[in-house]
Amino acid sequence: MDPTSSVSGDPVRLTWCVLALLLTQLALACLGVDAQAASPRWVFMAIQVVTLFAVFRRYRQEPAPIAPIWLLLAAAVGMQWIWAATNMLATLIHSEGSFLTNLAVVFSGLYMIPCMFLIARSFDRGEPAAVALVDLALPLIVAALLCTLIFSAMPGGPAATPGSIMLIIDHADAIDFSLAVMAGLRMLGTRSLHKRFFYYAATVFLGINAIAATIYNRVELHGLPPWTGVMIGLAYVALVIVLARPVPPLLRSYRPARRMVQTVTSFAPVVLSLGVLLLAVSVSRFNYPLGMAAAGTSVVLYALRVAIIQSRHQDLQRAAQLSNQRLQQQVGRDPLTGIANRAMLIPRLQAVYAQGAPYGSTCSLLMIDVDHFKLFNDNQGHLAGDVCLTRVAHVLANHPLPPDSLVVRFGGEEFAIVLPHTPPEAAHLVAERLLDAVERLRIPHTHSETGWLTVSIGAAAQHCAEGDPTSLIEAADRALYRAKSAGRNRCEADPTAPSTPACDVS
Ligand SMILES: Nc1nc2c(ncn2[C@@H]2O[C@H](COP(=O)(O)OP(=O)(O)OP(=O)(O)O)[C@@H](O)[C@H]2O)c(=O)[nH]1
Repeated sequence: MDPTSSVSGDPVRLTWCVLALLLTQLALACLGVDAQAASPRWVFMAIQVVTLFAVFRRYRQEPAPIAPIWLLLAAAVGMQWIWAATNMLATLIHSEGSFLTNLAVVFSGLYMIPCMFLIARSFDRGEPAAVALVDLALPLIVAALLCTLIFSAMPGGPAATPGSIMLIIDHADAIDFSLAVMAGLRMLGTRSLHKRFFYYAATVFLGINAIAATIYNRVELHGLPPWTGVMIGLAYVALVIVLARPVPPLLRSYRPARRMVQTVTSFAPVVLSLGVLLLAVSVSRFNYPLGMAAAGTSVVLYALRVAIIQSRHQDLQRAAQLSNQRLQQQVGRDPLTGIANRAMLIPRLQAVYAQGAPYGSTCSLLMIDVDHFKLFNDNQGHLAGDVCLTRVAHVLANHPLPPDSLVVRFGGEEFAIVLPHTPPEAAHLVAERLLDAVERLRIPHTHSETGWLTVSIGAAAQHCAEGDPTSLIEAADRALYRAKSAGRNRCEADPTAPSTPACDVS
């Protein structure tokens, strides 16, 4: 579903439902019904169920890669519902201060696990699974530390003093506000509109929840007045309303810079590790070994996360370098024969001229053309023609040539060979051997005078100091034309070359 689309039907009905429940709570508060009595608690639990339903509904409508993060929000609401239900059970069976109440306290801390997880994770495809495990371990440590703190402050615990209870409430509030702020930052640092909408909903929920919890926790110390029942339902009502409404235009038009996205995504796990560290220091006041163990673990986990991501980065960098190299090789390669293509010819000639000029050296160029190749194709088919060109290319490329020579497929059935530091006489000898090598391939060709496939070669040479690649190619091309006209299967040299020996081998 497009989060920007207007909303009707179910979500609107859910909004009316949750508002009606909130009004019921308000009415109960006006009637002076204690917030800890069963009726306001039933209504609160009903609000939570409607909220769960609305979040699940969104989960089912979101596209596959985004949908699972809604489950984390559903898990947070679900944990809160279990907390409320456990409290309710304790009220119904009159066992306040017992195991059930303690269990409720545990659930009130556990809701932070999915919240922290959804804030710390980048949810990028391709992120290593080990990073997800580390990101899950940190919220688990936070929950364990918080529960330890809460149990320490319970009657009979090592920290059951009013000062310690306030300290624990301060910690819980700090965590709640950090979650809301981090959700807000994730919203500002997310490019995907679907994810941005998710973090917007999470910010509204966690923000109002943090404010309500701060007031609730402090008021609870003096007994809960009826209006607190209305207050703790507000975050849920707000979440249902957010889900029922289209995305605010500002959120839709906002698009964070890439740097902002990177900063927020890499900043979130740092905050989480720092949170664990601070909480561990607090716990160490009541339980030194546990606090120190948690602090050490958080540092190790963070280091592990950095190490995993760094090694992944190096892998990606290596892969990118390799594919870049491969791409560069492919750009200069002829796909049929695998030898260099025409684009490599002029740059190589320029390089040879630049290197050879100070030494007064000569560069030769051979232009090679397969004889009567059209007739070959017509007789034996285009595929056989491809195989033939590949074999000729192979022979040329594997023939012993002067160092730094380059064999290129010039186009069609035409090849060129750059022979650096090679005077025309030496180029002529090379050409002779190549004529012979191609004929020795013994590729049958009915229209050839010898009965085998042959090539014609035009040779040209230039002093590197006066070299001009284009004119060298043109000169070799003219020589090739003369070799063709003279009967094929021969080498003709450019007469304007520094030295022009006759080189007919036919
Ligand atoms: N199989 C195959 N044929 C090709 C390829 N590129 C060009 N050709 C063919 O090469 C032939 C070249 O024909 P022409 O330019 O007339 O030259 P030719 O028949 O060799 O005649 P001469 O050069 O005068 O000996 C054409 O039929 C092209 O279709 C290729 O990649 N594969």
